[in-house]
Amino acid sequence: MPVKIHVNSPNVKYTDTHIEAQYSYHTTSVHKNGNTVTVMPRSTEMTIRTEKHVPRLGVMLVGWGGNNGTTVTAAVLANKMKLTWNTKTGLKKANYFGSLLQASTVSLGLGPDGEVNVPFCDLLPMVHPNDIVFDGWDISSLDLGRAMERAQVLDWSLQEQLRPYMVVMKPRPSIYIPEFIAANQESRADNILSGTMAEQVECVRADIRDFRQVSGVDKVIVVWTATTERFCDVVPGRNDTAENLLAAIQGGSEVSPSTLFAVASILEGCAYINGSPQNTFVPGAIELAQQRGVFIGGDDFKSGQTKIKSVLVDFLVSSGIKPTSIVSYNHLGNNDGKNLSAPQQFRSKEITKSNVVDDMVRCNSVLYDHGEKPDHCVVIKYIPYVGDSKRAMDEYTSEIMMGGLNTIVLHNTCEDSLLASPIIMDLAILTELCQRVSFRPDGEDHFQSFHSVLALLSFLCKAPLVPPGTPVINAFFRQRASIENILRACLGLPPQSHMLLEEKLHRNFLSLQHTRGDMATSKKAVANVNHTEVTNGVHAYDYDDAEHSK
Ligand SMILES: NC(=O)c1ccc[n+]([C@@H]2O[C@H](COP(=O)([O-])OP(=O)(O)OC[C@H]3O[C@@H](n4cnc5c(N)ncnc54)[C@H](O)[C@@H]3O)[C@@H](O)[C@H]2O)c1
Ligand SMILES: O=P([O-])([O-])O[C@@H]1[C@@H](O)[C@H](O)[C@@H](O)[C@H](O)[C@@H]1O
Repeated sequence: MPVKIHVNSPNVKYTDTHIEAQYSYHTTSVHKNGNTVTVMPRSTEMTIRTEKHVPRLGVMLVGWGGNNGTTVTAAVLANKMKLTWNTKTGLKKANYFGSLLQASTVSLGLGPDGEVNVPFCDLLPMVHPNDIVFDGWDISSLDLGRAMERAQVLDWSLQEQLRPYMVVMKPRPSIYIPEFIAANQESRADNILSGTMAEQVECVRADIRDFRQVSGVDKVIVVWTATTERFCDVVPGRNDTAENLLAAIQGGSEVSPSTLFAVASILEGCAYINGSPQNTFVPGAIELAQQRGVFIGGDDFKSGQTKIKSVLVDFLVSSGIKPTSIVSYNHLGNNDGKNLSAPQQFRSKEITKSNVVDDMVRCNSVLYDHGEKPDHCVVIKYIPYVGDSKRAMDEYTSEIMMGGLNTIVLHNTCEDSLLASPIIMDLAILTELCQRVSFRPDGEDHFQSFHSVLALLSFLCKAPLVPPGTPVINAFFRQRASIENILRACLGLPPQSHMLLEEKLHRNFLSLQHTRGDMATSKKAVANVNHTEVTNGVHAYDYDDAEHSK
């Protein structure tokens, strides 16, 4: 049962169409002069507006017939139908474990009975995954029922229940350029578009319009979960600007399928997310997205070994322990692993799996000299027998005090596609939410949206795509806190600081007021703190019929 949250504050207004928050954005600007650092607190007053209407969302997957595509489609169907199935370890029921939005919670603050935590997805009106309508493309013609069987991810007894619904889902023919993926993928390619590059882009655009029209969805978001491509060269005059990229497509120059899909999506006004490691977003694609005001995001779903790395290295470095050697090995036997057995495709993945520690290392000049990094090695092997059940083995060696060494060894076995599927959902749902949020700093006449390069998606990607010239943050909890605090800001709530000062002083200046139930006094004592009224743990308000605060 979703929790209905109502923020009782003079700074938050609920209209029929929007949640409108007057927000004080506090940050600091820092200036270094030799060994002296000057820090200036800064505060920007702004209005943050969130459209309340949740649209019917269509998600078109490139690579729909793959392990991830079939699994995320199956998972949503299973949840929607509340399916259960028998296994040797007992009855299982559909869930969304692994989804930040559906299966993790955030703290709203302290109430009379202690801390109140709510599901992330209840913070703001957002699409429920059960309501997502899927479609997509694949170079393999297999229907989703047979593709799910080929993927060998889900229990057979569940597949049997889902098959009637999935065999009617048929991937649309796709753009196939063999040079970009491993030669071992050719045997799958029996469902490909013909014609010039420009004609194929037009076919993809027509597919998007057709899906929107036939399905009746209000919005379409396109997600690339197709095979990892090799990197492509950024060539001045070809893909360095939007104009040159569009001309290159007309002229049939080298443009990767993933970039062609990006261009088609952007031209149709659809957000485009790259779940693979290749450099889909060449400068021309980024410029085109900015020109058209369309969100793009990526790269490479952050699902397992790299996600753990972004936590473990953050823990080590933040604890003053110095990682000096990181070795990440994994083997798997699915088609992704088969494609990654080719050197150029592996290189794409090696890059995104290796850069994840850079920001954390760079932040600590006590442990690391300028430019110093831990040894870092990534190995991926293709072992067909294990299928989608990826085996990851990691060794982290770190220096501790007085010449000591600390070595952490991890072994992780999991179905890779069951880690990636909730990431795909979260990426689409968070992107759709961001399309409904706008900001107007005081003094500006017009509201503005997020930058077209949706850096907020960093938490879900190995190699976060960020607006040109802005920092890449990989540290897990910083990324997560960024999402949480921006969604809190949309509700006019201050960032979650975890200070709990009211719990750390001799006299608790807040809870005393709560105990006496004297909201008026507590308002005087803690002016401008927003109050969320909680009745028996369930909030008494609906977004729609909430009383309009003054
Ligand atoms: N845990 C994970 O599974 C995980 C994590 C991070 C990234 N990824 C990335 O996600 C992608 C998909 O992973 P997967 O396990 O589903 O792989 P997969 O090989 O099972 O699925 C990819 C699908 O894309 C199709 N395809 C290839 N080229 C295409 C094209 N040009 N147009 C349309 N379809 C095309 C293939 O036929 C295949 O069905 C890979 O790039 C992988 O590296 C996966
Ligand atoms: O997300 P993560 O576990 O670090 O990385 C994974 C790799 O270890 C795996 O070999 C590959 O097949 C997946 O696509 C994914 O990229």
